[in-house]
Amino acid sequence: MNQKIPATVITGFLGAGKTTMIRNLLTNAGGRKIALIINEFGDLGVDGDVLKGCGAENCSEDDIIELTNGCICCTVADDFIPTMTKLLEREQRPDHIVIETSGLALPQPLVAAFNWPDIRTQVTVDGVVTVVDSAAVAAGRFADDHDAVEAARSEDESLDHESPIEELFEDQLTCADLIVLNKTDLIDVAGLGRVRDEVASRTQRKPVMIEAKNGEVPAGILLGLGIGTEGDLANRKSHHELEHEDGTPHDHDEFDSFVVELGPVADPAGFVGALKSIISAHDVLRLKGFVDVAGKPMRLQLQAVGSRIDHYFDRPWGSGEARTTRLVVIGLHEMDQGAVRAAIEALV
Ligand SMILES: Nc1nc2c(ncn2[C@@H]2O[C@H](COP(=O)(O)OP(=O)(O)OP(=O)(O)O)[C@@H](O)[C@H]2O)c(=O)[nH]1
Repeated sequence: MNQKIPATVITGFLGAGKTTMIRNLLTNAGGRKIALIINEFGDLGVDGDVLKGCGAENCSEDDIIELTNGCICCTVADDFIPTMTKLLEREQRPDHIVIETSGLALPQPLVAAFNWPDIRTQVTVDGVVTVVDSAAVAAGRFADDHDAVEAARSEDESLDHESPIEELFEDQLTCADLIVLNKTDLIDVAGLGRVRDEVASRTQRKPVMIEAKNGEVPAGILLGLGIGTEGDLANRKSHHELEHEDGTPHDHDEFDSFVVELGPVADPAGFVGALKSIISAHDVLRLKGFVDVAGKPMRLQLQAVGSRIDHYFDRPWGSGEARTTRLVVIGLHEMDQGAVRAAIEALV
């Protein structure tokens, strides 16, 4: 019988550094042929674009498959399984499969899919790697005010959840075989110690934790964990699975995303500064995309995680490519979409 192909699931909250880590992995994968399955929340395909642009020989554009019909955990049957089946039918099978979940995905249903009959005989989960934004943990982003949550629940009995961000953060940690504490460049040693403690306190399991900056983790550490995670799901139940043992499907109603499309931006520094204020004022969780800077041959890539914004010219606009500014905005459901959109549109 053929050996099973190992598949690594990379999860972690919005903006933790999953795509950055995978990009780094592709450049140091030591000749392994890697197939990538990428899933994003928000229909703009930024991650796929970033990864296809890295030109790694061991992972061509054909080997990068984007799943864009919502979070991978909700589309397992309709999207993930057929994609996997097609991938396994290819003449040239990959040595390793890497799956990047959306920042809002629960890894558990995805890992469970590896127990489906057609998949189980051919692929196994090498390990689940959860990437953590250490700076965001240090800033208390995942530690919600429990009193406030309790007060909201007592006013509205239909609220059966803790804070959705906190819950998801814990679910992603609970499923981990390896936790990467990323963005260590943004905090000091004492802060990192507190982040370790905080992360450890959020899961009953004791997965290995390593530290990284810019997702720089050697391929030899990320790949080849050899866990077979699909056989150990009983120890990794999500909040939703624990609360709804009858199998009620979960959803992502607590989060929303939309795309803003704009004309050329004349003053990129001013644009970024103003975006920062909008993000803070409306508690936008994640904003990313590409900007058409007037008069520049290069495309500006923009990545905001909370109000931290990175931006750089990543590549020239293609000759047949329409120059446009497109940004995907992700926030909690209660974010005032109309106000955020209007504020961004008013910037050009
Ligand atoms: N300072 C710093 N920035 C980082 C580090 N790792 C990633 N980033 C930046 O954080 C931003 C988000 O990184 P991504 O790799 O796109 O994060 P992601 O987890 O793939 O994000 P989603 O797909 O939206 O969930 C980018 O601007 C990265 O350059 C790090 O270690 N330090």
